[in-house]
Amino acid sequence: MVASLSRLVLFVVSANQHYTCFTSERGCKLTVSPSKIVAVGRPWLEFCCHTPLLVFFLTRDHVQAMQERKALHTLLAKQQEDLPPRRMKDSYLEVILPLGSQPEIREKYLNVHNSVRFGRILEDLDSLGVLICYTHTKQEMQPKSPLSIVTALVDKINLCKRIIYPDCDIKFTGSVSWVGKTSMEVKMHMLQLHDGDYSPVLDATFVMVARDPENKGPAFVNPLVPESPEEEEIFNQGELNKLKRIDFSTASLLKMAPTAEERNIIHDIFLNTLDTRTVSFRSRKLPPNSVWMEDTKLKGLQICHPQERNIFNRIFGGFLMRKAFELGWAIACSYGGSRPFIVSVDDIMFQRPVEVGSLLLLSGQVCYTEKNYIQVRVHTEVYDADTRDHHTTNIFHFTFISENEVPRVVPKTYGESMLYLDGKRHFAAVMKEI
Ligand SMILES: CCCCCC(=O)SCCNC(=O)CCNC(=O)[C@H](O)C(C)(C)COP(=O)(O)OP(=O)(O)OC[C@H]1O[C@@H](n2cnc3c(N)ncnc32)[C@H](O)[C@@H]1OP(=O)(O)O
Repeated sequence: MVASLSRLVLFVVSANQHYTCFTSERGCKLTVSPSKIVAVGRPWLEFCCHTPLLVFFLTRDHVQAMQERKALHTLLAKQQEDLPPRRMKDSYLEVILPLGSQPEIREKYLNVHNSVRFGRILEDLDSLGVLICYTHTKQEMQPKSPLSIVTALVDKINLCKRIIYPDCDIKFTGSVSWVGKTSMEVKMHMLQLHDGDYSPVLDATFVMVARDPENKGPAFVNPLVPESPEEEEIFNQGELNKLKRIDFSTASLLKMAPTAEERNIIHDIFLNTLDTRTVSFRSRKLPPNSVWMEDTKLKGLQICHPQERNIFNRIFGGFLMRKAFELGWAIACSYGGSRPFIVSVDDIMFQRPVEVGSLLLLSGQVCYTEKNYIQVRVHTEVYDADTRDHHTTNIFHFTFISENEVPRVVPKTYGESMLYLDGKRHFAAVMKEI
C-alpha cells in the first residue's frame, strides 16, 4: 500500500467488493478491502500506511453520525479482562510523509525559513497516536470500533534536530508502549531521509484515553503484554511515567508552596529588582539585560469552526497544539530577537474538550530563561459569550533555543513568580532528558 501521511482526505467513490479512495490532494489513489476498515465516518483521517489498516470517513452529517455511534455501546467490553491482550508489535505502524517524493504536498508544511512547520508535525503526531491506539484496540469481528479515542496528554516531544527539511521524506513509527485500564501510552519516533538513510528527528510520548462511542464515559482497552526484556523495560518505563506525572501534579505550585530553595530564588530576584534609592518594597527597577515577564505576553483568539473538528464533533487536538505552538513561537521570536528553534514540548494536558463554535482564547508568555533557552507557557481557555464563563482547556509548555543569548525574564508579582518557578521546573525536566 502507498505510504503517505499528509492529511490527505479520503473519499470513498465505490462500495462493492473493494473501496476506492481518492485523496483531496492530487495524485494518490488507494484500494482497500472492506475488512480492513475499522471505522467509517466523515472525511477526516487522512493517511494510508504500511499496515493494511485504514480509518476513514464518508461525507455526511456529523450529528447524524454521532447519533449512529450510540448503537455501538453494545460492543463495549464490560471489563478489561474480556478483551484479548495485545503485543507491542500489534499496534506498530510506520507511515511516510512523502515530502521528498511528492513535492505537491510541501506547500502545506513549508515555513518562511524554508523548513517544515513544526505545528503541522504536531497535527500528524496526534493523528498517528490515535491511529496506533485504534490498531491496538481493533477487534477483527467488529465492523466499527465502539471506542472514542482522545488525546489526554502530550507527555513530551524531544527534538534532536533543529531543522526539518521540506524536501526530504519523513518517516513516523510508533506503537502502544503502556496500557492502564482505559488509557494508553504511545511512543512515536520521527526520522528524515538524507542520502538514503533515515536519521532521527524527534521522539514523542502521548497518552490517549478510550471513551465510549459518545465520548461520555471511560471505556476499557485491551491489555498489553510485553514479550521481551526490552519490551518489559519500555512497559515499566510507562508505569514510572504515570507515577512521575502524579508526583509532578501533586507538587504543583497551584497546590503546594514552593520549596525552600525556590523561595530563596524568588526572594533574590525580588531584592535584585528593588530600587536602592528608595527605602520601599514597592519601588521596583528592572535589572540590566532583563525584561519584565508581563512585557513578554502575546494573545490570540481562534473561532473554532467545524472544519477543525474530529470525528467526535470536538475540536481536533492537533489543531489546538498547532495554534498554541505558533503563538509560542511568535513569543520566543519577539523575545529573543532572532529565529528560535523548538527543543522540547512537554506536559500538554487536554483538560477538557473544545466544542465546535467555541471562542478559544490563547495567551502566552516567556516564563523562564537560561542562556540561549526560552521557556514559553501558553494557556488556552474557552469563553462562553452567553454566560461569560471562562474554562481552561490546555496549558502548553514549549522550550525554544535562540541563536543568541537572551535577556533574563523577571517576574514582578507573586503569581508571576510561581509561573517562573513552574517554567524553571519544566526547563530542568527537559534538560534532564536531552
Ligand atoms: C480520531 C480523532 C481524534 C483525534 C484526537 C483528538 O482530537 S482528541 C481532542 C483533544 N483532546 C480532548 O478533547 C480531551 C479532553 N479531555 C478530556 O475529555 C478528559 O480530560 C479526559 C477524557 C482525557 C480525562 O477525563 P477524566 O480525568 O474525567 O477521566 P477518568 O478519570 O475516567 O480517567 C480516564 C483515564 O485517563 C487517565 N488520565 C486522565 N487524565 C490524564 C492525564 N492528564 N495524563 C495521563 N493520564 C490521564 C486516567 O489515569 C485514566 O486511566 P486508567 O483508566 O488507565 O487508569
